[in-house]
Amino acid sequence: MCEITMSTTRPDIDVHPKTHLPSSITQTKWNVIVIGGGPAGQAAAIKCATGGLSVLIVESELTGGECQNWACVPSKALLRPLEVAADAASVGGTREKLRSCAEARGTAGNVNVDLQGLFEYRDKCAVNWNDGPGIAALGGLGVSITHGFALVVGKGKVQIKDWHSGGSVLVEAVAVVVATGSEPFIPDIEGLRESGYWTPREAVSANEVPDHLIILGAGLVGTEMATVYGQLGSRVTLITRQKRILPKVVEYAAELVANSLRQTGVDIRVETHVRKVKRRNGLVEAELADSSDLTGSEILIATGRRARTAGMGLTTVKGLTEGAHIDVDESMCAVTVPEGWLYAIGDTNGLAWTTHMGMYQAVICANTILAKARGSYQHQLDNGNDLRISRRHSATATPQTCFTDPQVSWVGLSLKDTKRMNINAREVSVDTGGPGTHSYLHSEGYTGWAQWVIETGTGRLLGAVFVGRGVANLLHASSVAIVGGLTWRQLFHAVPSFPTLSEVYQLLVEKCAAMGGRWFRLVGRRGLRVSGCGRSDAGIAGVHCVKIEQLHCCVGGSVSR
Ligand SMILES: Cc1cc2nc3c(=O)[nH]c(=O)nc-3n(C[C@H](O)[C@H](O)[C@H](O)COP(=O)(O)OP(=O)(O)OC[C@H]3O[C@@H](n4cnc5c(N)ncnc54)[C@H](O)[C@@H]3O)c2cc1C
Ligand SMILES: NC(=O)c1ccc[n+]([C@@H]2O[C@H](COP(=O)([O-])OP(=O)(O)OC[C@H]3O[C@@H](n4cnc5c(N)ncnc54)[C@H](O)[C@@H]3O)[C@@H](O)[C@H]2O)c1
Repeated sequence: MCEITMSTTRPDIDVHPKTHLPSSITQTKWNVIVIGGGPAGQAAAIKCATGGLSVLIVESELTGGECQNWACVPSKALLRPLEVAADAASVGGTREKLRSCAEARGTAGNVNVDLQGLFEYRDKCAVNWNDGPGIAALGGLGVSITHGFALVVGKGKVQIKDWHSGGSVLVEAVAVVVATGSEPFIPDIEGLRESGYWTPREAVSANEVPDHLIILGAGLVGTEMATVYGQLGSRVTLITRQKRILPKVVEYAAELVANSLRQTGVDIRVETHVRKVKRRNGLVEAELADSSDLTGSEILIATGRRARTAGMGLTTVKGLTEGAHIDVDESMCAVTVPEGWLYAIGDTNGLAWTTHMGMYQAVICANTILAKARGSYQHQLDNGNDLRISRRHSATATPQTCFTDPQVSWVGLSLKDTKRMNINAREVSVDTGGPGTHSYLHSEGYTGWAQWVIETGTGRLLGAVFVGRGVANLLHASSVAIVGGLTWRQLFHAVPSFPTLSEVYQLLVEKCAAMGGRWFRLVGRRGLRVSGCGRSDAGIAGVHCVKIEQLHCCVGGSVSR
């Protein structure tokens, strides 16, 4: 059975509700069984059910999955009020008001939120860990659900174990979708298990702020939680084996986040790890690889995740391995399982590890199941014109946001990716907090940076990174441009409204124009050479000197390598 590492800090949360138990299932044969009721599982189930198929979700814990109960939703419910407070503290009027409130309360430091109010808001966003309303909504869409632990016991056969009675029920379906998500990867550290530790579950659901929180791992979980607890007044020590925090994002973006974390007092230790842990008098004593010692109130393990497939009988299916992710094809069908009846979506297939990509895969999976049920799958594949049954068209446009302060949002390819893929590309970067920008109207002292990766020759946008407060909502325009195959010249005509953070797009287009001469031999219409687009005219003097007429020439001009 899968190991449940549940919080001792929230004994009030019941992870195994006593509703919708397997014994209440009246039907044994289904069109589709979805194992896991997280965002990916639910999206697939809803699409199949609204398409006319009978669908059963088997959910081992709380419907809504990790995302709704222990990850995205509660973590963002903690981060968003902190972001609002930080914005309020950096514009006139609200800044003074916050300061006088803090003085009246007698509280010092950066903490501009009411702790109890914050935790209550987080609990409300997590629906107080009550999945009843979610189950009712699924029922309204024609999806049946049962609470139990699913084991795959043969082709189309699923055994559901009841956590409470220990009994089990066998159900069958034409298609089985594994959407069991992921669980934290816990490194083998001497004394860790005996000492006890926080996983992301405890970090996002805690009702207390530890005096000193040690965080092991500086990826997305580690940096987001360092942001939360650092801003709530904990002393935070953030430890990573790597040379820098956030190794998945470009170096300069990670540096901006690291600088900001340090400003809130976070102690970042790089190129080290914890060798030994002991709990004494309630405190955590950690010995680091460089032989230094730390004493903290809690230790959060944020060292990555792995597919949650252990203990669910996968070895009974030829081609699958327990505890490993399930490899899938472009339609989300398990590649090693013959006869195309088993699918894997979301974190379970190891492709993307985000909610939005899991839900996107879910729709592709459901479209495939529906097309097979209607007998149109082969026709759609052969025609190649129904792209909804394949993920290949988005493979190079995966977006993600790390909700630190500043936020980092990225989509598509980095320059490193393009080198690996033998694509000729260049980076274009702009400072979005400097003079000539209007980000001061968003907040005083705004710090921000943006980068595009552009294909040399065609000028097509391949990748984008935005750093700064509020950039999460800027990203999608770049995703649209990448998926649509747009060039920076075409984006010249996408005029951002004034004064908004979207003006960063204009800065990027201007910078592309300024750098154009270095990348391309620009030839105007009817073979006339376009002047004034090269670095000599604009680049050295700064991007803002590029004249609009020259930009028009660039946009209208054709390019030869
Ligand atoms: C702290 C944190 C913050 C995050 N923030 C974000 C964010 O802001 N944005 C974002 O896009 N992503 C975020 N993620 C990632 C996101 O949570 C996952 O990518 C997402 O939850 C995956 O969805 P899923 O449906 O594949 O799996 P899950 O949400 O994990 O759901 C899987 C479900 O399957 C159930 N299950 C497992 N095994 C069985 C079984 N044998 N039988 C029956 N049921 C079973 C589980 O109980 C669970 O309910 C975050 C992750 C963490 C840890
Ligand atoms: N906003 C979001 O979209 C969001 C937020 C949180 C998590 N997530 C998802 O959840 C997944 C898991 O996040 P995560 O932060 O746990 O994993 P991660 O892979 O992003 O980062 C883990 C980090 O821990 C480091 N590490 C590993 N072992 C270590 C050790 N023994 N000592 C010190 N450092 C060690 C790794 O080098 C890595 O940098 C991510 O892939 C992400 O997609 C998404």
